[in-house]
Amino acid sequence: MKTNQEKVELLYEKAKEALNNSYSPYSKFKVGAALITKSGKIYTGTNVENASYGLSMCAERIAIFKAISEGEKDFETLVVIGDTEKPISPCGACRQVIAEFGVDEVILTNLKKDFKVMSVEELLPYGFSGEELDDKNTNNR
Ligand SMILES: O=c1ccn([C@H]2C[C@H](O)[C@@H](CO)O2)c(=O)[nH]1
Ligand SMILES: [Zn+2]
Repeated sequence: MKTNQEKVELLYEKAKEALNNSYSPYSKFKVGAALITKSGKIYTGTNVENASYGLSMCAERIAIFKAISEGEKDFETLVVIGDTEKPISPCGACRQVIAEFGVDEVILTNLKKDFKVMSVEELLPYGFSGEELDDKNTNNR
């Protein structure tokens, strides 16, 4: 059984490996993410850009979409790393996607190993959720 610190260190290394795979020739801004499920599986993501800039996809959403595609939906910890002065700050779109599935903690970091641990509620206060939709449609999820 891993200690919490060992788990975070492993996720940090996986997220950094993903950052090194970043396809970001336009922004030159590399991001990596590593998501661990409650069952202990790890899914990584990096940002993938496109010549048509708006088609680019963030590291966080790729990690989450990979996990969902593999049938996982119970998430424990998401680590996000950027080559940033302070721990990276996920974009609004990623915050919304993170909130959709939930995760116990989001750990934001950088190559210098500054850490900021946040809850989904702290990342996206008063966010929009599917509960609002349930009022209009009883069988939409
Ligand atoms: O948390 C973040 C912030 C930005 N990006 C990507 C999107 C784009 O490729 C580049 C610059 O915005 O960084 C991420 O992947 N995650
Ligand atoms: Zn994003």
